[in-house]
Amino acid sequence: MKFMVVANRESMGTPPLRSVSFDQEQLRVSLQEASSRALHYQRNIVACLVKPVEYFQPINLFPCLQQCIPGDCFFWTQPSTQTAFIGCGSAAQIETWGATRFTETATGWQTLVEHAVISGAPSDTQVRFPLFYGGFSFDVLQPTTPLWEGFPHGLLILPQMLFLQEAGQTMVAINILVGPDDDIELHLTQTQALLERFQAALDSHSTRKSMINFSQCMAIHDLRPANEWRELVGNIVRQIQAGLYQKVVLARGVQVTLNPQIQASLDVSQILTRLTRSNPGSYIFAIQRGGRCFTGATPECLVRIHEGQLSTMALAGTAPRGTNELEDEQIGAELLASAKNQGEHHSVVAMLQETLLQFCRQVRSGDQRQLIKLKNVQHLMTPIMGELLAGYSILEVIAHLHPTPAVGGLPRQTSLQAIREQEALDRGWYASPIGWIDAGGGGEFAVALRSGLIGERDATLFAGCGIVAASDPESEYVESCLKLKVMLHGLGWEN
Ligand SMILES: C=C(O[C@H]1C=CC=C(C(=O)O)[C@@H]1O)C(=O)O
Repeated sequence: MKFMVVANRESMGTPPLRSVSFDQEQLRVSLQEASSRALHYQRNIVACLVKPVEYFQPINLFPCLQQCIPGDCFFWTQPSTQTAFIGCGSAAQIETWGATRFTETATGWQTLVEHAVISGAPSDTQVRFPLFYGGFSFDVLQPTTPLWEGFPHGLLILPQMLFLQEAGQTMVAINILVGPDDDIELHLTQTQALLERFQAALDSHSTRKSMINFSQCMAIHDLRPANEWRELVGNIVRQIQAGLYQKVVLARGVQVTLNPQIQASLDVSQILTRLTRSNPGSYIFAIQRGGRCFTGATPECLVRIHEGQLSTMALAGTAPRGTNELEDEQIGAELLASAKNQGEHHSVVAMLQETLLQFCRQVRSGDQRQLIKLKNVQHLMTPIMGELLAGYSILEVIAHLHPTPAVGGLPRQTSLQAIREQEALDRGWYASPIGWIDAGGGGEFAVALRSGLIGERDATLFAGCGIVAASDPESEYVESCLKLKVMLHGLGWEN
């Protein structure tokens, strides 16, 4: 996959974002137009006002939005491409449950973008407003537990305020949902109040908060004892050898709790800062739903659609990083040559290629012998791309791709059944699509790996491994520990 390199604007001396204001008259005109469309169609209409803004550091902006609308924020960056979407509040949200979640989400999204009143968007911008963000759960047939309260099977949010960095442009969008009988002056006052709250947050924000090292004050325990998890891997290996399935991705969870004598609580902004520093090639994401925030640093793109071009990646097959360059290269070469890992990887490549044929012209794969090198692990990676056929949005593609054999297994249904019956873990949104979609149906969703659900004083972290006939339970356990390190480090654990 090709990444665009954009010069770092801060290092070029561009002044950072200090204030955001919208022209009241322009806002009133947009609201009036939305109101007359709402009357005409007898339904709610989105008014979206866009404005270019000064360069901002995503990580500095997020705490301001958290302060502005607590409990309802989103953060998404891919530092290597200088892409960022940071938003707060919900002008509208599409919450779905059950097997029809993707189609219902697509219908809700389509209805909201239809007849929307857009003003102020730069003519050369590559995204189409309004923009939504959200995610989906791993498995609609898995019973949900209180842990994932606030995270439905499908959720797409039209934020009240969204800052974005894309293709070298920095913008802010304000979204307002206008009903047929709404009072325009009330919308104006509320929008003004939101902007004032944001300005106050921006003025009081300090970038000099010191990072807390939590290593000595965190208790970490396995949700399922390590021995039991290794036994489970052994059982699955035997079931695979007996021909029940080809591959099953098994996950484990750990609970991290701050010791009672510690006064401080977990701070998502600090977690995101650490994740961004340590995982510049990954997608760093957070979605705050009330008191809990689902956060992570995932290397895996599920799908990106940009100007009709679709790209995805097969990511499966893992080895540790070496302690020096030579050892690292040797481990990488062994990974590339490993029949076990190649088998695990090829099942993902084949499934992605086959699925994309339904949506794309000219499905092509890049070099199959690529390694992605991350902080603690290296993976086999194959980029896959195609030209999206007309009439499809990213939501239809996700509906068919998720779960890929990199997070579910093969065959899909029997491996999912094995996970449901044997894993004994509420995966919630772990290993599921998370990302954004624009009004044209383009956007980007990642697979929410290397992630965890962060509360005020505790966190539940997740990691999984692809199990095949040749898997060794101890090696898989060690691999899962390396994957968990991403979030443990994000939490401030420095061991
Ligand atoms: C399921 C996870 O990783 C997947 C992605 C890359 C490599 C994987 C592996 O080698 O097992 C997994 O398929 C996880 O990180 O929780």
